[in-house]
Order: sequence, then structure tokens, then C-alpha cells
Amino acid sequence: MKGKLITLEGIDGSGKSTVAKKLQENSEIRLFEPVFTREPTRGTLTGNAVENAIQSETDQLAELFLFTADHAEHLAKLIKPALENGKTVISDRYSDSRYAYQGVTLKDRLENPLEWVKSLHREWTIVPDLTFLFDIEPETAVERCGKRGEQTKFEKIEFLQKVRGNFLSLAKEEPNRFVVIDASSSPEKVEKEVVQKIIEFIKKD
Ligand SMILES: Nc1ncnc2c1ncn2[C@@H]1O[C@H](COP(=O)(O)OP(=O)(O)O)[C@@H](O)[C@H]1O
Ligand SMILES: Cc1cn([C@H]2C[C@H](O)[C@@H](COP(=O)(O)OP(=O)(O)O)O2)c(=O)[nH]c1=O
Repeated sequence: MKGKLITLEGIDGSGKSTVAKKLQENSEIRLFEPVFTREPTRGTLTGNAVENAIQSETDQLAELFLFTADHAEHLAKLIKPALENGKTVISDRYSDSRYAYQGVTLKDRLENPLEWVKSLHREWTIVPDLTFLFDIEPETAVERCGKRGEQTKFEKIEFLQKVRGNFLSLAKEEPNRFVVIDASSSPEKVEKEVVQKIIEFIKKD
């Protein structure tokens, strides 16, 4: 696999989509002609199923498998072919979202849900080359989500506190893959930091 996979992760309202949009417009990033994508995917069979699940009180295990099915489809149809073509792929959310979020939703059902969800992916997923973790206080993130519009069942402070904890422990486990960004900074500062790291990373090879 020749291309590089870069992922954007963080709790709801941490500013991932804002950064993804800025990256698409950034002239230095455009030079690399990256493929921009996201999870959950949009307008696909699996992505639509996930969207329905998020908007209802779906069983947490069923929800995990829907998110995971969407990931498998995303890998097969978009990520793998793009990487094989030597493209840089930038994904707004990816597998770490499953480890962090379902690591919380499944905590009353399984002994160590984060590790279990990780192990479920191990044999077939593609581990990103670089992952940005947009780290922010859940209070600020939820306030931002409120301004954005209708809130989902995941956009609650207590829940997101636990998700944030999972993201931070994932970052600690793999310090070479993760870059933790202070997402409470201004959009300009966040963009500048991310662009700089991506360019450094791509030029390194
Ligand atoms: N650095 C920032 N400072 C202040 N507000 C921001 C910042 N980044 C994004 N926002 C705003 O916060 C809200 C959530 O951002 P968004 O990019 O949709 O987050 P996410 O994709 O991580 O859920 C949006 O209304 C966006 O305009
Ligand atoms: C990809 C993924 C997302 N999610 C959650 C995170 C979000 O609350 C929700 C939808 O993702 P998304 O549309 O990216 O939300 P946002 O723009 O607010 O960050 O699904 C999981 O629980 N597991 C997953 O594997």
C-alpha cells in the first residue's frame, strides 16, 4: 500500500469537520491532491443504517456492528483503492472513534469494551499513519454543538468526558501515531498546526 492514511479524531464539537473543510481549501494541502472522506460514510447503505441508529435508542452491540460494517464498506470501496493508487487519504473520524465511543456505550455489557472493539478490527482494518486528536473540554464541545443545531444522544457532557478519556489513553498508547491538538484554540491556530504537521509528515518520506 503506497498512499498515506491520515485521520481526524475527537469528541463531538471538537472541530474536526471545520478543520477538514479548511484542509480542503488550503492551497498547500491541495498540492498533495488528498482524498477527503469521513465515517460514518454518507449516502451509502451502511452509512444510512448508522444514521438511523444514532437517531434512535438502538441496542449498543447492534450499533457497534453497524458502525463496523460501515467501516468495512468504507475500507473496501474507498480507502484501500485510494491508498493502492498512492493517494493520501484524510478521514474525518475512523476506527479510533469506535474504540473510544463504543468503549463507553458497551461498558455495562463487556469487561473491557475498548480492547474488545479494537481486537474485533485487528485482522482486517488499516491502521492510520497519522492521527490528529482534537482534544477539548466536553463542556466547551457541547456548547459548540448546541450552537450548531439539533443535538444527538452522544452529545452529553458526562458521556463525552468518558469518550475523551478513551481517546487520550489511545493517544498515550501510540504516541508515534497520534498528534494531540488543543482544540480550544482559535480555528486559525488549529488549522495552522494541522497543516504544518501534515506537510512535515508527507515530506518526511
Ligand atoms: N476552534 C474553534 N473555536 C470555536 N468554535 C469552533 C472551532 N472549531 C469549530 N467551531 C465551531 O464549533 C461547532 C462544532 O464544530 P465541528 O467542526 O462541526 O465539530 P465536529 O466535526 O468535531 O463535531 C461548529 O459550529 C463550528 O463552527
Ligand atoms: C465513526 C463513529 C462515530 N460515532 C459517533 C460519534 C458521533 O457522536 C456520531 C456521528 O458522527 P459525526 O457525524 O462525525 O458527528 P460529529 O460531526 O458531531 O463529530 O457517531 C461512534 O459512536 N462510533 C463510530 O465508530
